Amino acid sequence: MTIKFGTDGWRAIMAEEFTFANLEVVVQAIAQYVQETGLADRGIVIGYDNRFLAERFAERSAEVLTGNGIAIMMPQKALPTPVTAFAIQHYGAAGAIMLTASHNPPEYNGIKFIPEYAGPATPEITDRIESLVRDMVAQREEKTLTVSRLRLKAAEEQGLVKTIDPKEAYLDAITGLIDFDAIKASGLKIVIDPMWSAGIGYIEAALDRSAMEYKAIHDYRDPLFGGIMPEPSESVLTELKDQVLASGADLGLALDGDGDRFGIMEADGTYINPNQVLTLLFHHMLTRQGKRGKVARTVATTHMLDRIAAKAGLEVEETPVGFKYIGQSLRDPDCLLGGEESGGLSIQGHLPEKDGILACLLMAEVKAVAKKPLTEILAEIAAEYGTLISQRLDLHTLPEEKATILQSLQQYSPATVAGQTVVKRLTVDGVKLQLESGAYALVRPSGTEPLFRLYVEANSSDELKAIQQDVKSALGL
Ligand SMILES: O=P(O)(O)OC[C@H]1O[C@H](O)[C@H](O)[C@@H](O)[C@@H]1O
Repeated sequence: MTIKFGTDGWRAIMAEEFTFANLEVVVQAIAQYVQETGLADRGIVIGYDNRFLAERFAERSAEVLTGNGIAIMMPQKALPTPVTAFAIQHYGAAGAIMLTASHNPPEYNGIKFIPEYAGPATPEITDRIESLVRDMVAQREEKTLTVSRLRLKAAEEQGLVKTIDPKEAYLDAITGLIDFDAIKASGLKIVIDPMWSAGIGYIEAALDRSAMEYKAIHDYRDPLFGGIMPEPSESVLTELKDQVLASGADLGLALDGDGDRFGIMEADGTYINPNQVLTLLFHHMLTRQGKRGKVARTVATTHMLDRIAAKAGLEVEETPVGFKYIGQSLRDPDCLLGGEESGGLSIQGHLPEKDGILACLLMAEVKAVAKKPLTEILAEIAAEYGTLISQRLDLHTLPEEKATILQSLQQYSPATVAGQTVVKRLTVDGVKLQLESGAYALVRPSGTEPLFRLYVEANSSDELKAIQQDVKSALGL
């Protein structure tokens, strides 16, 4: 059995590979890693989402950590990933274990480790944990592995268990980052769709604090996620759209399964994609909040951020895909905003971890302050900076084709694409070709799914289609 412990930790199907026995091995490896860091005395937070058996998996993780002499801090109900990360800072912990499979189908579960800086683990950290897991799996096969476990009752008696409830402190923290007065004054009618996730009750509680009215759907635990995936993308948010339209609401706000990603919908049912959300937010921070600072985006994220930054004389940091890189940029206090096309963002003064709750509330602020639809603000931005349309295609290939495509990709260095001269070829992550028109094409193998992603951003939909066509046929995708 191989347990791959990447950026988002380890995810697998419950009962098949995600078993109590395998979880114990992974947690034992994390316990050893935490001891190696010298921070073990600070204890570990255990967060979990709303999936099947979540509390039982959390309890088993607690038994292994305390069995290794590490104190644990555990809530009595599900915590969104950003709130688990916040709890690390709030309680001064050595890190956190988060039990979640994010937006994966209901039969999955997963575990990730968030280090003491409260953002995604860097590859160095996950590599070390993965190598410890490998050693322990081998030892288990040789029957030499000892997983230390302490029954929870005994751990409690030894003072190794602390029950935590970081919700109010988290809400206090984000209250300082969001203009709730403006949201309240706007009287916006909001529909919230936490998608049965660990994020249930957070946006609601933040709006309750401002005595605002809202309507929430899918706001109870359902380990089967209503038969859909807890993924806040346009094609999945059909019920939110119906509710926004039927109730005449001004805004729809959605979260993914562990509350770290967002889905935003305008009053007319238009889905505002993450690139547009980042554009709106960066523009708002500069023009309405009067802030200045650099912006960090992945290589696959909109260059509209570059155009806005260039005009304001600000720097852009371009990273490989993955919030683990954006999180590192956000640890620099000069970084105003960090985000990525796949729906993650955080801001200066907050955690270096993606936070869907914060993102949703910030979009309410943007709309409340501008007093106009987000689509209208986007049209104004386009009038000032030019139009940019982006689209990502997820291209499935046969396993036996992957190596050949990767090889062609390495050598892929055309002089022109769709009749445009290539002005720059970047290999930060996959191959990115920047064209003379300001458009770009990026092809990279996904790190989380068995497919290639083609990202194109162009000045018009015709240009976008022509670039997609050219790249796909050149690479046989
Ligand atoms: O495009 P991929 O390599 O599959 O990654 C897609 C996404 O996967 C995870 O959700 C990471 O947390 C994100 O940071 C990343 O953007």
